Amino acid sequence: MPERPIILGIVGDSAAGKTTLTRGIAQVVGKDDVTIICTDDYHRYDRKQRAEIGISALAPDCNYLDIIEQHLQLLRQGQPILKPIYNHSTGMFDPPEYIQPKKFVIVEGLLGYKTKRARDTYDVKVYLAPPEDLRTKWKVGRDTRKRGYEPEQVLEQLRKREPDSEAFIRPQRQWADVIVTFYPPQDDSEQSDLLLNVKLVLRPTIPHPDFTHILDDNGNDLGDAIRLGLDRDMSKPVDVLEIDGHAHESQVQQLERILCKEVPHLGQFCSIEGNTNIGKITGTTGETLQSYPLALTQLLITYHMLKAAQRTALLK
Ligand SMILES: Nc1ncnc2c1ncn2[C@@H]1O[C@H](COP(=O)(O)OP(=O)(O)OP(=O)(O)O)[C@@H](O)[C@H]1O
Ligand SMILES: O=C(CO)[C@H](O)[C@H](O)COP(=O)(O)O
Repeated sequence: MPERPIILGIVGDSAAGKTTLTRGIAQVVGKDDVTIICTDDYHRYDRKQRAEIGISALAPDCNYLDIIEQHLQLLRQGQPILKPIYNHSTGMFDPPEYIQPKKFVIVEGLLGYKTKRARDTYDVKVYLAPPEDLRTKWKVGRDTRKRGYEPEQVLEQLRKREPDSEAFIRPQRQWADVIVTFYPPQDDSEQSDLLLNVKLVLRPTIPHPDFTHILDDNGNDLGDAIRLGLDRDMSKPVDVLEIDGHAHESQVQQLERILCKEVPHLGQFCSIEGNTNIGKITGTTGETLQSYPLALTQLLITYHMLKAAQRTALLK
């Protein structure tokens, strides 16, 4: 393993699924090896002050982006930081905490790719882009369940924040190596919100696994639940891998084998090895199920973290 930590960025709008994905990846890699930083902790103002000033948490001026940059650089060098803590229950700041980075650092938040100095510190950059109606559903569900808001308050907040989402959050998509979009299937069944499909946009900014093995000799996909294609994203050429929620175990295992071929260490985390924790999702009524799209997304990102660790070790 390299001497310096590997830094993964996960950026997206509020309730885009950053914490869910971050925790899933930490579970795959092993919590003892992962430090998680949420950049909400770097808000410049508490909730009352933001309301008084009339600024949203999405505005760059509402966050200490310079301290985020400084802390990212320290973490990348393996140095400790004294991190502020924003408390989502009180809307105020708790005493700061001392953080010593572990082998992998996951930095998740709203504005992680806003400045070049910050962008340059990540080994892997992920952007989460669910359709806006799904994000609204997720935000209303999460903020009413866990953050003490009424549904109308959440909807009003989303409406007020939209100009900042457009100006500051969504443009950061352009800096990502991987763009993750979970989306409901067309069938509109009751299960459709849980059995989501995923679209993974793979930019050629980092070397991705060779997924062409899932194509047959004529270049067709094997089965209809997993699809690989070429496209353009923000006018740049990209590969696109789509995995449906109803993909079969054997198709998923085929993808897992592709990932493990290059990084055998990943094998222990795969569903082929009977890992039932990967891709676990808790539904709105508390039921749990295993989502193959989420599992493969977690594995692909872990693949990139392990590859980055290999490259960094070689450079030593
Ligand atoms: N892949 C997913 N599949 C199903 N539901 C999801 C998924 N990702 C997120 N959710 C739902 O959306 C809610 C919000 O997700 P999460 O807390 O991860 O977002 P976030 O981007 O970290 O938000 P914030 O920046 O506001 O803290 C979760 O509580 C969960 O109900
Ligand atoms: O978009 C958010 C990221 O989670 C929060 O809304 C932001 O952190 C502001 O917090 P609060 O809702 O407690 O005022």
